[in-house]
Amino acid sequence: MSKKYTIEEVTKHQQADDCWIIVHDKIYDISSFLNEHPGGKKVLLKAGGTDATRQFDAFHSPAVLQNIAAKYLIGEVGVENQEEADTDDVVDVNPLQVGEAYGDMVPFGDPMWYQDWFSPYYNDSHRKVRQCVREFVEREIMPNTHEWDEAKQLPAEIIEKAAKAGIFASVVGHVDAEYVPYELPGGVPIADFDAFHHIIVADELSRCGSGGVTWGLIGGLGIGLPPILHFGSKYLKDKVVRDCLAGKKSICLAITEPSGGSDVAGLQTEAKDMGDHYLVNGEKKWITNGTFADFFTVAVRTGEPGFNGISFLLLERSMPGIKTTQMKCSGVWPSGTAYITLEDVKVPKENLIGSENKGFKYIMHNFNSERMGIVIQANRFARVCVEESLKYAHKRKTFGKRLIDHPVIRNKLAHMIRQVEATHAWMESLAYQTIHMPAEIQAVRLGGPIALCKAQSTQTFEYCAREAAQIFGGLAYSRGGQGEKVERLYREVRAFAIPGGSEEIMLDLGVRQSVKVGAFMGAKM
Ligand code: HEM
Repeated sequence: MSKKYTIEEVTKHQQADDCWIIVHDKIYDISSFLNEHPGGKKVLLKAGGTDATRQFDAFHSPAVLQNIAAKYLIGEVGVENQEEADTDDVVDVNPLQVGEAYGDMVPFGDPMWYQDWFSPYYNDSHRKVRQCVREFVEREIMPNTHEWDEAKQLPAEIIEKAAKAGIFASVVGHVDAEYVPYELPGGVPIADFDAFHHIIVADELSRCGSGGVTWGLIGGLGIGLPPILHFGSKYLKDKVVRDCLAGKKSICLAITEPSGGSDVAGLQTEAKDMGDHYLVNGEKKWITNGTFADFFTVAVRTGEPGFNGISFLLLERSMPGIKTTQMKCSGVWPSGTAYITLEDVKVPKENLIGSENKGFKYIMHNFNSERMGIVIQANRFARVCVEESLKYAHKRKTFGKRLIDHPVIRNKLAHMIRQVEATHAWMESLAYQTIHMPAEIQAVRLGGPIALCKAQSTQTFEYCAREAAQIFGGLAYSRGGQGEKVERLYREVRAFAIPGGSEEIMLDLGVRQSVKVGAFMGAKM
């Protein structure tokens, strides 16, 4: 138990060589920090000996308490040896509460089912996963996100920790139990892990407000491993799956090329059949995790031009002729976005994933889950913008009123909220279909709506990042500090709106595909 001091005791420490402050009932001896304080020495001295919670909250993000102030913590406000009040018999009944509430209850800061609303989609096993991943993110990721983003890379330990927390095995779809190295979050058996557990993991991870961190952890894995899981030989699975899920190796998906992104059928990287091996030549661009990946799931041309001449090969970093260079992008910095050159890379025939010239089918198979992953992340990022804005609007005052008391700010928040909640509800409905609809017709029936929902989520994200940046003003124009998440997310919008099918392609495909399905179902149009 930490040492307790009365408020009177604290007031005695307000000199430059002996300066204490109270923040949220904790007492900090900041004498040795005065000269280092980025906000200046004088403001601290002025607050010396007092409860500075209000001023502290006005100028800092909560991470400052955890990351910097913790070193100066000496105790808490209270009276030594006083018995703790016995609160057991005080039953705090909130007459508005209808169900279990989870999280800090900032309105719309979490999905409605967290905030005690009823939902048909979730049960106790989902709640366990939520608790596990939330604790992991708050303990291991949140305090470091800004530092990792600035460093443009993740430390090796977090990869290992995420794997041990079962996060990697929970974001790649179905995996045979023999390849799963660690228990899944919440101890949920692999056979019971459904689309809603998956949503929770990706959504909770995204609370860190950094696409660079989520992609640095699961960006390559979530799209690079599934082609092997679904179509790879036992040889390839044995080589790759367990090590990637254990965080010992990493994998990425390399489809996009300098000359074309969403136009997959036009890809040019060539794999020439040399009898016992393929000879691969070409370039890949904007490859998430490509900078540090050990394995590359690469789309190559093995046959005729167009859709029917594409195959997937597994390339390994140890193969001569592979060069990766980290690209300078506007966002998602720690995710190691790479430009990759493949020059006369000899790839053994057993590294062919599935069958020759069936690659386009495999790419399509991947797309729906990749797009759902983007929807989950983009919408949580939009929600982070809502949450941050709501919190900030309660502390920042302009023209004598808090931002939240200005109708123009409430109007901004309202438009952000309605889009986030609509997107979330659509995303959940789509996830429910993936559980119940026969797998073989999902690509056709869900392809259109998922494409539209992807565009919906990234436009929501873009809208919310913009509005949050306006609410935060100058704080969202500088990196770090209170506007840290908003500034970063604003830079990261394009990383979600362009890959996995650009908004333009998604909107067009969504309508075309849905019209085709409608016609097939006998729609009278
Ligand atoms: C343990 C106590 C404190 C610590 C560890 C601390 C740390 C920091 C840090 C790291 C920054 C840079 C901005 C950021 O990262 O958020 C900062 C800025 C600042 N701090 Fe503190 N601080 C403390 C207490 C206070 C108090 C009590 C006040 C006011 C009475 C204050 C006023 C400011 C101001 C005005 C800025 C500049 C904000 C800006 O750039 O917009 N700080 N502080």
